[in-house]
Amino acid sequence: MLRGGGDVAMIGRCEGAFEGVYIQEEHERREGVKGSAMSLTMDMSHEFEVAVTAVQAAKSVCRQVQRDLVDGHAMDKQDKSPVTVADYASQALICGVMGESFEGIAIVGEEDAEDLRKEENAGIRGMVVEQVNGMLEEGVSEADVLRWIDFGNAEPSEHERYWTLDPIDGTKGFLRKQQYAIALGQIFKGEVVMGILGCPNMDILDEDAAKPSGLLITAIRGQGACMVAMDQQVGDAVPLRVSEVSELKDARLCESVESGHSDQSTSGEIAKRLGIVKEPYRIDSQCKYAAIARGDAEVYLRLPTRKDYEEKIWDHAAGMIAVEEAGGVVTDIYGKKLDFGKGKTLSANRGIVATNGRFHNEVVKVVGEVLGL
Ligand SMILES: Nc1ncnc2c1ncn2[C@@H]1O[C@H](COP(=O)(O)O)[C@@H](O)[C@H]1OP(=O)(O)O
Ligand SMILES: [Mg+2]
Ligand SMILES: [Mg+2]
Ligand SMILES: [Mg+2]
Repeated sequence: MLRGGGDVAMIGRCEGAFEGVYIQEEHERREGVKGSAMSLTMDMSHEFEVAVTAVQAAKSVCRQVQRDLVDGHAMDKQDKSPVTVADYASQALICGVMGESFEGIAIVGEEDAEDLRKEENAGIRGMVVEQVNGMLEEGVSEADVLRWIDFGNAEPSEHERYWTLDPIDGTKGFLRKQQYAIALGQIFKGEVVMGILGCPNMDILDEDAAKPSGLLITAIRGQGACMVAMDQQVGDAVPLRVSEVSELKDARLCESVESGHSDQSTSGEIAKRLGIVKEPYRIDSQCKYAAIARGDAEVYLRLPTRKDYEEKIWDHAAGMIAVEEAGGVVTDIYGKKLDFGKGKTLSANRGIVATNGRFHNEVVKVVGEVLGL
């Protein structure tokens, strides 16, 4: 159904790295059960490939909207956070492609079409429909596009297995014409088992490239992670590994650009106590997890700025599995594993600490001391 789609799917797989895309229950994985008719192991190869294709299509729309960005492309949601034509179009495309391709599939996405249906938002609505249609072989109606967006409103408690989608993570970065991510993670029985993380403005080779290749990360639980340029012309997929830096004096800290999303003055104090001397790497969205997963930085801190904020599953699923499968460790600020079995938010956790795994406990300890936990 996607224009020119189909042949891009395989780029999400490192040659020889995955034996096929299988998901299984945690105990089966630990016991080394291989896919067989007797086990609960499920072959996800086709779903995975379609998901990669859908993320690639969403990337094309996001790139175009970000390049031509004007005031009329964005509005504020009821919680005052921004949303753009591209957030909606990206969710519509990914949910539309996945929903039309697989029966019984469920998606828990960030956006819904309620505001978009309002009379005062007819302008943005029209642009969303136009962007979505630009990617499709056959045109779809406004009603279809709105229905696709709302297809991403599944309830986690009603599904054993579902995808969680952030159609644009880091909308504030997107609006600054900086970094953002398209994040799609799969949750099975409360565990993240698969992740697809597109970072259209990162470059696979050169951090400051004028025309970045984009970075696409895929991760399968127990089978590793790999990365490839989102522009398919640039090289093959390669395995993803965290950095080998083993002393904090050589480490780089990664955190939000937005001080409202993570407490930067406290992270500065923590970095000092840990002996981290490099300037912090500030980057929007789950691109921070990408930075840890591919070794651009070693410590990602997300320190709560408000007592009542609960992290959303779509802000972490794909990024977390990328880091873990690249050899790193992800916990909350207490050193607790992230619990994706609690619905739309990580209500059993607070904040995030992600590292390359070499000094995770030490970082958690100092975070606790400085925050007085
Ligand atoms: N007070 C907050 N603390 C932590 N994260 C937040 C807060 N407010 C918004 N966010 C979320 O942070 C994400 C991007 O963070 P960053 O780029 O800084 O890492 C967004 O998905 C945004 O959610 P939302 O999309 O609901 O606005
Ligand atoms: Mg987000
Ligand atoms: Mg978002
Ligand atoms: Mg948002």
